[in-house]
Amino acid sequence: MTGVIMDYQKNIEKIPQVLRCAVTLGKFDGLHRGHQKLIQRVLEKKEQGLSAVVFAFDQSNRMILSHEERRAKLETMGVDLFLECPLNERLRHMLPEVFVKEILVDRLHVGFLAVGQDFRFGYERKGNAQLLQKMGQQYDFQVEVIPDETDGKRKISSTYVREQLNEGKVEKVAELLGEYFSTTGEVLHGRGLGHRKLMPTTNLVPPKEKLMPPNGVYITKSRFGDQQFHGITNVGYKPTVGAEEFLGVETYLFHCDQNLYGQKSVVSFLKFLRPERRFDSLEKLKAQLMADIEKAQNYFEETSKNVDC
Ligand SMILES: Cc1cc2nc3c(=O)[nH]c(=O)nc-3n(C[C@H](O)[C@H](O)[C@H](O)COP(=O)(O)O)c2cc1C
Ligand SMILES: Nc1ncnc2c1ncn2[C@@H]1O[C@H](COP(=O)(O)OP(=O)(O)OP(=O)(O)O)[C@@H](O)[C@H]1O
Repeated sequence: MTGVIMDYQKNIEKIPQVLRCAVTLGKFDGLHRGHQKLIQRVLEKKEQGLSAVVFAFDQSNRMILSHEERRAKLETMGVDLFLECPLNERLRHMLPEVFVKEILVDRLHVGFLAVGQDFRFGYERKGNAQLLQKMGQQYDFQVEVIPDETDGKRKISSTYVREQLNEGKVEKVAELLGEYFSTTGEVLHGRGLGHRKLMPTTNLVPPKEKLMPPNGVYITKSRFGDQQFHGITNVGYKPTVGAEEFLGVETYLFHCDQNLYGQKSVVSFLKFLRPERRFDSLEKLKAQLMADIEKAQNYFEETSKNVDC
C-alpha cells in the first residue's frame, strides 16, 4: 500500500486539474499482464515528478475485477489518479483530436502517454497510436507505444482472460493475470445446514458486476486480513438443498475452527475440480466432498513450495 490515497473520478466534466502527468488509456478490465506493463511505465515517470494517471473507459459488462477490486489494486500499485469514465455517447462521439486537446492536454497537462499497439479511441475508433504521436509533437508530450505482452503467439487481452475464465481454466487465467483470479466478499450466514450435516463453511456473495468461472468446485485459498487458509470452494446455487436465489461462493477451510462471520474474505481460485451437481441425498454429497477434499490436499502437498499458506 502506498502512503498516498489515490484520487478517483467518474465524471469526465469533473476531472481535476493536474500539474503534469503520465497517463495510460484503455478499458483495463482485469489489469492483466499487458495492462500492468503500461501502468508500470506510467509509475516510473513519478520519479520525474509526474503524477501517475490511469484513464479507463468503463463499459457496463461483467468484469474480471469488480470496480472496487480494480480501484484497490491500482491504489496498491501506486497510481495517483484513477479516472473511470463510462463509455457513454459523449465519449463515443468525441473526435479523437478533441479528446486529446481538451482532456489530455488542457485538463491533465499530459507529459507522457503509454498505449498498446492496437489501442483505438474516439469517434469511429479513429484515434490510434499514430494520431497520438502526431499530437504529442504538436502539444509537447511523449508517446510510448508498448509492444504486446503475449502468451505464446497470442496477445494477452481482457477478451482472452474472459474466454479462459468462462471455460473454468483458472490456471491459465492466473498466468495471464500474473496472479490468481479471486473474488472478494463479506462472510455471510448460510442456512446453517452445512455446519450441522456436512461441514462448516464460509459463504460469500461475489460483487454483482463480477464475472465468475463456471459453477463447480475449485481448489482455493482464502485470505482474511493477514491470515490465509487452503480449502475447497463451491461456486453455484446448491441445487441439492433447494437452489439459492443468489450465486454463492462457499468454502470449506482446511484446519480452521474460527468464527469468521462478518469478516472480509478474498478467495483465490487455484484449480477446477468438478462441476456443481444435484445429489440424491446429503450423504452422497458428503461422500463426494470427502473425495474433493482428498484431491485438494494432494494438490497442496504436491505444490507446497509454490502455494504459500
Ligand atoms: C466444496 C463444496 C462443494 C459443494 N458441492 C455441491 C454440489 O456439487 N451440489 C450441491 O448441491 N451443493 C454443493 N455444495 C453445497 C452444499 O449443498 C452446502 O454446503 C450445504 O447445502 C449447506 O449450505 P448452507 O451453508 O447454506 O447451510 C458444496 C459445498 C462445498 C463447500
Ligand atoms: N497484451 C498487451 N500488451 C501491451 N499492451 C496492451 C496489451 N493488452 C492491452 N494493452 C493496452 O492496454 C490498454 C488497455 O487495453 P484494453 O483494456 O483497452 O484492451 P484489451 O486488454 O486488449 O481488452 P479487450 O480484449 O477488451 O479489447 C490499451 O492501451 C491497450 O492497447
